[in-house]
Amino acid sequence: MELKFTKMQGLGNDYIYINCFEAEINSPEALAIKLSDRHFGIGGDGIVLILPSNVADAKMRMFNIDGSEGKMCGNAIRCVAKYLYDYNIVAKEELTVETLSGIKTLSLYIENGAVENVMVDMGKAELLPEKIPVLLSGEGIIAEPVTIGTENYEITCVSMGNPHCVVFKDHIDDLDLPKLGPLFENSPLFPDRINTEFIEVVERNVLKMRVWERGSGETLACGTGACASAVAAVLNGYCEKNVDIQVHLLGGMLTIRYTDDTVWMTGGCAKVFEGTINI
Ligand SMILES: N[C@H](CCC[C@H](N)C(=O)O)C(=O)O
Repeated sequence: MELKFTKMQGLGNDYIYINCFEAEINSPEALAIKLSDRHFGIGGDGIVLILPSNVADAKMRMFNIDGSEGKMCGNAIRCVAKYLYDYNIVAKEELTVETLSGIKTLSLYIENGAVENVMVDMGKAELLPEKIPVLLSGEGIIAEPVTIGTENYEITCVSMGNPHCVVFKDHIDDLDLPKLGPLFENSPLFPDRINTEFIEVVERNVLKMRVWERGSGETLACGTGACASAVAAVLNGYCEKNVDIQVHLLGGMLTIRYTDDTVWMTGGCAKVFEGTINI
């Protein structure tokens, strides 16, 4: 079967997008593993299905490189908005996308008839341990000392619909993420596994971030991770609420604003190429 796809990226967090208004995908988990392979497939951090919705302008499902389904994806949802507008599926500059973490509202910034930047209402940050989930007790996990592998860390846990563990450290460029990442991802503390962000505080309201993603490994950027990290930085006193926080990732910069009502994320999105593949 010949399958049409569009390769898109948000800050280098690249996914293979499939228009399921047209195509039906029966086993997305296996397809994610096959298409994400950077040598034998198209190559990407996973796949994203764009589907019709009864409650929003469209529905999004995202699958990691290992085939596991993520409940929310910040970089991808901006690309989904771009896809819907640029391919004239939804001709609106404010649209809604249904995800496994609820319906998100997005505002599009259009240049020369195409979407360049998108602001997303990412919803409330969840801090209750049982809602992350993380097997620690308390009202919230903030700078909690734990042992991962053989090392001691202070972790702050936040859910943006998907689970995040944030660690503040200096010199994050020197971290051996291929070694550290899986220790966090597969720690018994996290029953659903975990996305882990390592954050260097550059100055007040300016963060530098690396991320080891559940199911995909180190990526160049993680939108939900940047939101979780900005929330964690406010909770730890490094950043302020209700102001723009700059999060610098390997693939570029996201602007995050943490308010009492929600977390706002603004960033870029781009189409790389489109094509067809026999599956
Ligand atoms: N890259 C995505 C997050 C993927 C999360 C996924 N790894 C999971 O939760 O399983 C982002 O931009 O938010």
